[in-house]
Amino acid sequence: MIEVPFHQDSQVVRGFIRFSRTIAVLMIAVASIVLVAWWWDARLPTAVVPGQRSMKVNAAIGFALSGSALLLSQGSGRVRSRLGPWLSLAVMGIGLATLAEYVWSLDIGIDRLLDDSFARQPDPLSGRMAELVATAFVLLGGLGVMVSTRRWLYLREGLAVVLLAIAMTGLASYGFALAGRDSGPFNRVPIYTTLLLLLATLGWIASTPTIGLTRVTTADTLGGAFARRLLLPALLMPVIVAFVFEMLQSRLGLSEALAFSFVALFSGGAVAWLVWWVATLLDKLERQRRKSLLLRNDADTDTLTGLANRRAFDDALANLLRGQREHDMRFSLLMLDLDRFKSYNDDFGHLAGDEVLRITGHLLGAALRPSDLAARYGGEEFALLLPDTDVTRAGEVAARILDAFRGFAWPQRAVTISIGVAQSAPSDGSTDLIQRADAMLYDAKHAGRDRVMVATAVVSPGAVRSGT
Ligand SMILES: Nc1nc2c(ncn2[C@@H]2O[C@H](COP(=O)(O)OP(=O)(O)OP(=O)(O)O)[C@@H](O)[C@H]2O)c(=O)[nH]1
Repeated sequence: MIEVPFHQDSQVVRGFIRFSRTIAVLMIAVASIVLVAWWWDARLPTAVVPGQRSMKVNAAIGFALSGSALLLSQGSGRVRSRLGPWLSLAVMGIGLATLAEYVWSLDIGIDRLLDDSFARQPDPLSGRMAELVATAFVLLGGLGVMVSTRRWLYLREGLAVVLLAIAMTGLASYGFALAGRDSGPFNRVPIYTTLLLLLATLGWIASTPTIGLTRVTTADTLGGAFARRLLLPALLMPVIVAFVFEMLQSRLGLSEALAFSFVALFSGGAVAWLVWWVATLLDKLERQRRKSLLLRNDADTDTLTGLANRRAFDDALANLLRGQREHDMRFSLLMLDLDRFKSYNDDFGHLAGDEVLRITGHLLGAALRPSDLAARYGGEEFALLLPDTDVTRAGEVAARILDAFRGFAWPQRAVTISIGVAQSAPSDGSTDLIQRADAMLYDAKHAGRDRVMVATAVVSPGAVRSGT
């Protein structure tokens, strides 16, 4: 079971792990085919991709070892975690030994790695890969050791980038090789070795999708969406551009200047296409964001009064209580209830009652600061949250609301409201505070309605009460 950290897209993370395993199996499979083919008949490996050089014996062994190490790095258990790094060290060893043969003209038997059957090969260097590939194997082995042991993150990312650069340059110069031209140090590197090197590097990078370079690529954020869409085309562009350039010259016989102009046009167009693609994606995501914002607003709003609904009130109260606990930020709660609303409904009808509720929404909204929250708590009961407000100030706000109700020209007959006020206390949970404000509201009703009752002390039972 893969543990997917917060903000990572679990499906993409699993996809990366699957990709990594597939690459490991592919490396082992290709390496095995090449080894069997070398053993069977020296001409076979060259026949796999006609016109191509063959993958060398030690390169095939290196890929088989690195692929096995990659598979082991994904599993758990002591043996697996111990064996993996050793296999990668062996990959490094093969690369280093080959380089040593080149540099010091040594013969440490790297050309005859398996047994004498390889001596039958017409290619005198059947076992020895090119210098560049040997260098790449040293890096690939190092990458494997660091990934398997979960060490030196930055160094291993650096190795991966160098490896990618080698493999991508190899692919880019394939166009030259195709045209039979000298492609520099890649002239002696078979295309499928380069391709496998690229995939092996990607496989190792993808094996730890939630850290390092790949973290952004697997994130469930906007950055993640961009990276997933744009990284591959951006990486492939130089390869394609080099390829197109070569094809234009060699196949269509265009002059270098003309081929260059076409390639410049082509790359400009490709960049423009990438920009357009990003813009389309941004546009789509922004539309979705606005839509979900609207839906969220709808979900938080009471349709009749336009005030916040009970759900939004509960969220806001929980936030304020957290602020109180963590930063000692006091706030006050007002519970309000229309007086004798049942008889208003009975006398003038439900629709007239609805109109009163709508007007109440306007009056409460007008009485508050932008940071305050007015909510319909249920039926004809309302709640106001006043952040950073002590009980004295909250009492003043409540008195202002009473005045606003008294002074309003109501359509049928005067409507009044009763209010209970309480201030938050450090030990409060949401029900404690609501109960204190409710108790004050109850007192206001019993004292004759159209008034405010304030809990002047914040300890609940036996609190000192005062009427306004
Ligand atoms: N028109 C209308 N009436 C509502 C709505 N929600 C609740 N009510 C009514 O509000 C009334 C509340 O009545 P009571 O709880 O008895 O309280 P009251 O008549 O206001 O009396 P006091 O609160 O003691 O002053 C009920 O008649 C409900 O039907 C609504 O959305 N629209």
